[in-house]
Amino acid sequence: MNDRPSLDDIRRAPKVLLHDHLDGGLRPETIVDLARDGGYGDLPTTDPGGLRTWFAEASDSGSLERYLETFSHTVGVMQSVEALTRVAYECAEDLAADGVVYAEVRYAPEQHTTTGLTLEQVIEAVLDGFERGGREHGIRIGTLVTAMRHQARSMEIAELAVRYRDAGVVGFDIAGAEAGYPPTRHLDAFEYLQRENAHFTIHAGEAFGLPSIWQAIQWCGADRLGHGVRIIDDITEDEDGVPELGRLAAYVRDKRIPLEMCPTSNIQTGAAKSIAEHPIGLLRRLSFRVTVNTDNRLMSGTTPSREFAKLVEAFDYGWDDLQWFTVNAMKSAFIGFTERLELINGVIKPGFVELRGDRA
Ligand SMILES: O=c1[nH]cnc2c1ncn2[C@H]1C[C@H](O)[C@@H](CO)O1
Ligand SMILES: [Zn+2]
Repeated sequence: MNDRPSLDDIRRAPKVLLHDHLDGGLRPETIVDLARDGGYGDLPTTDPGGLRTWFAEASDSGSLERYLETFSHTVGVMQSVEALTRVAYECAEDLAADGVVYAEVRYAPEQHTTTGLTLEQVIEAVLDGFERGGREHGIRIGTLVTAMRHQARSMEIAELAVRYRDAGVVGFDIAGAEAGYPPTRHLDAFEYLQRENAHFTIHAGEAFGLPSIWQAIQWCGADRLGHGVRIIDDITEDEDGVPELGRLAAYVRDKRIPLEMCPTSNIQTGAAKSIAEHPIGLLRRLSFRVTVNTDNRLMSGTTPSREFAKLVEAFDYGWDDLQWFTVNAMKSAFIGFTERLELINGVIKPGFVELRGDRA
């Protein structure tokens, strides 16, 4: 009875999101409002519909560097406590409306201080929005604080991740252009976090290949990989077409290191050619700890449900697959074991049972 889940069905399924950027998920209407209120005059258009199209098209360049340039406009309007709280609140509302029950949402506090906010004010404003949005719309959101890999503030941001760990910050990340900025550039921050028993993920294996993944895991001790798609470069086929894992790929699979895959984003930045050719198909067949994510809902014109729907179409996935991805994500979250288990057994599994019952 594994009939093909439709987009509507998928929206009703309980979902878990581990890789979503706060500054990549604004509503176009909100960008226009905030630009007007904050005196930001550089938007390419002030028509919300036109802005939605502009972001989708400008992000479709095939280059991560060009993709990242579009963030100047979202970051540009997120420079006050009110703006940050509103964006975080709406993020919670939008994810809950799409059926997400648990999300980890990330952003780089250091990018939101251009008009004088302190890093603490930025973090507290976002936590405030997530807390209220989460409470009112029935979704649990954990924050990941990101340091930009081309900057030199990772230690400072890592210290804040630890300071705010009991207030809703559940982990740390580095993001930004990957080529030329290896993870080991921030080794001191990662070593500090490990000593503090804190969690972190690293964007690796997106615009740069295996050396980046290897450093992220074996030098820096990443708990998860942001994207990690290029792990495919360490998998070959023998003469009978049977996949053979190199040592790094085998390590990632054996240690159950979660891969935060973001199919649509990968096509826009050139990390994958198409959904049908996306490495997620093979990695799922080989039972890597794969999870499905949005990266930037605005830039990619996507939602968690749409990412799943595209995979259903490309790989003929059924409910078993969608539940498997979802449980994988929940197991890989940075909140404590008991809470993860409660969400798996109390929310995710019953939610899928109910959906399948409705369709039987
Ligand atoms: O997919 C990505 N790779 C690397 N960096 C990214 C990606 N998506 C967003 N970012 C950057 C741009 C944002 O301003 C920053 C913090 O969310 O993270
Ligand atoms: Zn990302």
